[in-house]
Parts: sequence; C-alpha cells; structure tokens
Amino acid sequence: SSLRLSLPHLQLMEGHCLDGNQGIYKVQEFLGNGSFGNVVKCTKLGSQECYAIKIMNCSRAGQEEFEMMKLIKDLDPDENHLIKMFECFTFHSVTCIVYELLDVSLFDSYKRDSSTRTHLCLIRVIAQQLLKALKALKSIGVAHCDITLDNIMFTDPDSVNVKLIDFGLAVETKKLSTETDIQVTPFRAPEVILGLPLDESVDMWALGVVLACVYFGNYPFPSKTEYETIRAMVQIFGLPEAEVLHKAKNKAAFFTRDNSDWRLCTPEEYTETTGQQVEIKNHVINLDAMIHEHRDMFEAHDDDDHRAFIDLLKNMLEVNPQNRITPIQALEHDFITMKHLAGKSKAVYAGKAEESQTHSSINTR
Ligand SMILES: Nc1ncnc2c1ncn2[C@@H]1O[C@H](COP(=O)(O)OP(=O)(O)OP(=O)(O)O)[C@@H](O)[C@H]1O
Repeated sequence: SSLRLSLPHLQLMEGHCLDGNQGIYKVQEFLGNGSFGNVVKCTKLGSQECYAIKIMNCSRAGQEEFEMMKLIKDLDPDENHLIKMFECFTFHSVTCIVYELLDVSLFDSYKRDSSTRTHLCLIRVIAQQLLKALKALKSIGVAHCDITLDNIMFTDPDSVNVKLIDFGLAVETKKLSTETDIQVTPFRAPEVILGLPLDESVDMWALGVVLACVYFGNYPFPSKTEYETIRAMVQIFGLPEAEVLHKAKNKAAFFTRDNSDWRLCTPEEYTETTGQQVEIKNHVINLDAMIHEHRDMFEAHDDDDHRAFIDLLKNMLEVNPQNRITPIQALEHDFITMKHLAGKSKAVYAGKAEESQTHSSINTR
C-alpha cells in the first residue's frame, strides 16, 4: 500500500531514507499502524535485507518500548519466539525502532476467513511456541500485558513459526499493582477486571483467549461490557472462590451477597451501580461441546487430543490467577508433549501431528 506519513517533524513517503546508526534505511511500503506508531517496510542501503521500522508517534512511548526491548535483549529471540530488535535511533526528533520483518498477524490470518477453525495439530505448535515466550519473559520478571491476536505474527508464509510483538505496554512484574490498567478486552484477565493483585499470569489468561479464538473461530467471552465478560466466566466456570472475591477490590460492581452467599448481580443491579447499560447476547461457549464441530470439520481427528486441549485451555483460563497453570507446567501438559498420542492406535494421527511441526498444510481438509 502507498505510504504518506505526516508527523509533526517528519513527512515520509516511499523512497525516502531514514538515517539509522547501523545503516540507512530506504522506505518501501506501509505495513500497519497502531495507537503508538506506524510500521514501514525498509531495505538497508547496500544490502538486500528488509526490516520493519516502527516510527513512534510519541518519543516517550518510543523510549519506553526501547527500554523494554533492552530488558529482554538477553533472551534468544528465535528460541523464545520474541520479536528481534536491531537498533533504535532518532530521526528528525522521531523515535524509530528497527525490528525484523515478519509476515502476517494471527488476526489478519483469521480475518481472511472468520469461519475457519484451526486444526489442533497446528494449535499445538503455536501454543508451544508462545508458552516458550511466556516462560522466557517470566524468567526475567517481565509481563507483556498486551497479548492479542494482533500482537502475534507469523515469521513467514511457508512455516508455522510465530513471534510475540509489541512490547510497548510490557512492564516488570514487580511494578504491576492492583490498579494497573492493562490489557484490552476481550483478552483482559478477570483479576484485572475484579481488581485483584496482578502478576505475569495475566499473559497466560490472554494466551488462553488467543488459543480459544483460533479453536472456536470466535472470541470465547463477550466483552461489550465487563459485566458480560464476568457473567460468561461465571456461566462457564462457576462463581469465583470466596477467597478471590474477598480480595477483589471491584467486586461490588459484579457480585452481591444474599445473607452470606455471594451471587452475580443482575444486569439491572450492575447498571444501577455503574451507570453502564448491559446488553445480554448469551454468546457463551460450551468448551466441551466444541469437540463435535471439530470432529465434523477435519478428516484427521482424535477425541483424546481434543480432551487434552480443552483440559489445557481450562487450566489457562482458570479464574483464580494463583491456581492458573504456569508456562513451565503448560509446556509439560499432555497436549504439548503428546504423551496421550503414544501407542499404535494413534500412530497415523501422531504422524500428522509431527508433520505439522514443519508444515502448515493440515489446515485444509
Ligand atoms: N515486525 C513487523 N513486521 C511486519 N509488520 C509489522 C511488524 N510489527 C508490526 N507490524 C504491523 O504493524 C502493526 C502495528 O504494530 P504494533 O502493534 O507494534 O504497533 P502499536 O502502535 O504498538 O499497536 P497497538 O495499538 O496494538 O498497541 C501490527 O499490527 C502489524 O500489522
């Protein structure tokens, strides 16, 4: 797509050059934009190499993203499925961050055909890669805080290799407090909505929502209002434990007590407390029933594999963050290790699962 970027200090068009510290970058095309910046594809003069340069709207946000990238720079970006940064420079007072060029986001890849369900063998590969990313971030005490379908990108069109991008909202876990306003709906964890202490397990919740999306072809929780989200969570997983409700600073908006028993507020009660109107759409998924849709959709199907996936998903979407599965535990889960696919009767399916580690062809019937 053609490019014409107008920032206060910088007018940019295709063919213009950006002077970096490690080379001069020639602008080729516009790749995308977000709330913090515009991303352009560039080639480095004198080489064939292509890069994605994020041109920040605001230098403070640019510095914060750069500082965070420096914090994670010792983590191997390829092993850990994190975007690779090459350099950061200021050009005409605008902060530019040079990243590796990636292909499409999970969001754009699913937008093409929203009815698409993804085969479990592909979901496994994506899940394993992103769990490695979460494990690496947790090991250095960093929470991404903005895991969405947009912020996960495939590295190239021919293989299943994803990377986590956009560390603009990432924080050191120790700096997260109950009041920190993080994550976007519909990826926001219940502890953020309910006002509970926060840590990096917010990312595990968001990853659970991402995997649920690619499995169902839709968001698992409605999110027009936070009430709808909490209501769906209660319908799927039951009322949060008393211990969770006890600590939740924002519980009064969502829950009330009849005698000594907690219950979900009615939509009318929620509107009365918050002033927000609620529209109940009743779009609540039944995790266990999804197995039938997948069974009809793909030739290669294994019920045990589905049960393993749903079990992992329920552990990732555990409402109480203290009981939520950790990245290390999730990487040891049967769905990832494929322990449940051992044995002769599973050999054909297990073979397809192995194949999908390198090819993306299993998505088609
Ligand atoms: N490395 C990359 N390679 C190719 N395209 C990219 C790359 N990084 C980002 N993009 C594209 O640019 C878009 C915006 O990037 P990014 O999410 O980093 O910006 P942002 O301003 O922080 O966005 P947000 O509003 O989601 O916080 C992405 O959705 C993607 O389409």
